[in-house]
Amino acid sequence: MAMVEIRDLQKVYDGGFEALKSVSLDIQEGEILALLGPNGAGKTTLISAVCGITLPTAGRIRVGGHDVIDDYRAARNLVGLVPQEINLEPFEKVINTVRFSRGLFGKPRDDAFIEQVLRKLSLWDKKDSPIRALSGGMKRRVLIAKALSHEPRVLFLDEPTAGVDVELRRDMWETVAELKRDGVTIILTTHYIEEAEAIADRVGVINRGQILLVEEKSSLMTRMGQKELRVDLAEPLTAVPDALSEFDLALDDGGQTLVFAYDTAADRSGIARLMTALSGAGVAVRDVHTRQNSLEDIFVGLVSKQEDAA
Ligand SMILES: Nc1ncnc2c1ncn2[C@@H]1O[C@H](COP(=O)(O)OP(=O)(O)OP(=O)(O)O)[C@@H](O)[C@H]1O
Repeated sequence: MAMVEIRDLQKVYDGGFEALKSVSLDIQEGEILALLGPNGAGKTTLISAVCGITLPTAGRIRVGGHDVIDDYRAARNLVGLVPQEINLEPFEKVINTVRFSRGLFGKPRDDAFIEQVLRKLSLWDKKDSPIRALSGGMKRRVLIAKALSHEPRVLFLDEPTAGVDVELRRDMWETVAELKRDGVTIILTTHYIEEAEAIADRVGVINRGQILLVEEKSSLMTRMGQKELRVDLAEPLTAVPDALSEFDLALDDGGQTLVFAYDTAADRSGIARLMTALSGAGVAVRDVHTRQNSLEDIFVGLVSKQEDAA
């Protein structure tokens, strides 16, 4: 059973805006899923629906097998949410803020657990500081501590590193990796492709309220490992010559360019053999250049394809 099950989720806001269009997604226990999407894609709406903050227009969501509407309390108890906005009480001490969050979930006071959470987030020596005395990065950590205070099994992080400096971003990634080691299921939204590359097990791309792709990061990385050699021809071709059929070739630019896809991880790319074969087949070459696919290309390509179709 998936830890989070989202089926045909639709959200139409008052005023008629359709922020989610039939989203279905399964999130497995213990995985880190990064949801990548531009501004306004529907990421926060999706998270809010799972956390029971936004009421879906249609569809069904289960967390740990509990329906988020019919069985709200059981589902909500399993979920921790780190919101995008910093919404902390400035004069409250760090430790009280975190204790209070635990209490809101009806959990008995457990100072040993709160200490463990604060230590994990390097907040223990700040436990008696008022929130307003903390740096922005530390405040974000307090948001995570609050979200973890009631021992959730699933943690949603809504753009955890927006506006955070590079060093702190790396710290945050390490924290997320540690939570995963503790068995917490993590869903984070981000604009940063490098963030998805750094920590996710799976990457989902969302745009205009639709999931365009969900794929293991490792298979995306394999695709990213694909490079293209583009061979500009002296004379255009109408078809790839039979003599070159052993190569993975396609024609582009109206037959003016031969595109050869090869794997950067392979021992031999086949480029030298291709060049020999081209000359053997009497195909004259004007220029060659290479192009690397990145996660960014895949992302931009998917999003722009959808924009074109709209
Ligand atoms: N309460 C609301 N009423 C009407 N429209 C809303 C409401 N909340 C969000 N929207 C719209 O729904 C769309 C999706 O918003 P959402 O906040 O889910 O996107 P997002 O992917 O989280 O974006 P960002 O990366 O900018 O946070 C946006 O066009 C937004 O303007």
